[in-house]
Amino acid sequence: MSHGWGYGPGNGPDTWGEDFPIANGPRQSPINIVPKDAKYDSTLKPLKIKYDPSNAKGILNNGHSFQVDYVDDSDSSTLTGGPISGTYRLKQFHFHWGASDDRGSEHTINGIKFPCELHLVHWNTKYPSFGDAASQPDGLAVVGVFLKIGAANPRLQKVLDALDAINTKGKQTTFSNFDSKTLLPGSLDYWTYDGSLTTPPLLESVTWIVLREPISVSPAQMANSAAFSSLEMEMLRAAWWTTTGPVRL
Ligand SMILES: NS(=O)(=O)c1ccc(C(=O)N[C@@H](c2ccccc2)c2cnnn2CC(=O)NCCCS)cc1
Ligand SMILES: [Zn+2]
Repeated sequence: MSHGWGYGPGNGPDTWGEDFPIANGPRQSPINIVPKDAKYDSTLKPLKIKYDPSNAKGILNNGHSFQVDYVDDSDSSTLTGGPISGTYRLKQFHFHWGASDDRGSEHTINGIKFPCELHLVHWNTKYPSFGDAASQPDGLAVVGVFLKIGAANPRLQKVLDALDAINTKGKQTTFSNFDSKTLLPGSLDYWTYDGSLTTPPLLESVTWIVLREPISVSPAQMANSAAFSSLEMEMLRAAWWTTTGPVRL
C-alpha cells in the first residue's frame, strides 16, 4: 500500500500524479475563479436545494477532513436546477481549511484564498450509487461555499461541537437532525464549471457550483474546536501546499 496521499512534503498535491495520473487531466479542480472573465449564461436556472434534517447520519474524521454523512437511499435531500439536469442526492458535506486564517480554501477568487471552504457533495440519481456516479462525467455535483473570518456563526456551532468526539483519524459519531441548508448564505448566486474531485482519486466527474456569497466563521470557531486543531496536524502539513497556491498545475 503506497504511503497514502496527504498534504505533506512527501505526499502532497504535487506528488498525487504519481499514483493518480488524472491529476494532469483536462478538467482538474480546484481552479482560480476570475469573476470578470466569467460568462453570464442566461440558460442557467436557479439552484433548487431541498434538505431533510432527519437524513443526517453521522460525522466522521477521515484523516484528510471531517465529513457529515447523509442517508441517501431516497430523494429527500436533493439538489436540482442550476447547471445540472436531473436529481442529485446529498451524500455528505465536509470542509477544507488551512493552518492559519489567511489560507485554506481550495478554490480562490482573483487569487484570494479564504480560510475555509465547505463542500456539499451530491450524486446523480441516474446512476445506482455514489460510487458508480463518481466515475461518470455528469455523476457528481458539489456546492462550494467560502467561509470568511467574521462574526461567530451559530449554525456552524453544532458541527464544531461534535468534532471533539472525533479527534483522531477513523473516529466517527452519530450526528442527527441537522439542516445543512442553514449553512448556506442568503444568496444562491453561483459560478459553475466542469471539474473534478479535489482529492484522490481526482475523478473528473464533478459539476462545480461555487457560491459567490461567503458565510462567516469567527477566529475562535476556527481555532477552538479540538478536532480542528488535532486535524490541524494534517492541515499544518497542508500549509505547505497551500502556500504554493491552490491551483494544482
Ligand atoms: N473535495 S471534493 O468535494 O472534491 C471531494 C468529494 C468527495 C470525495 C470522496 O467521496 N472521496 C472518496 C471516494 C469514494 C468512492 C469513489 C470516489 C471517491 C474517497 C476515496 N478515498 N477516500 N475517500 C474518502 C475521501 O476522500 N473523503 C474526503 C472528502 C473530502 S476531503 C473526495 C473529494
Ligand atoms: Zn472537498
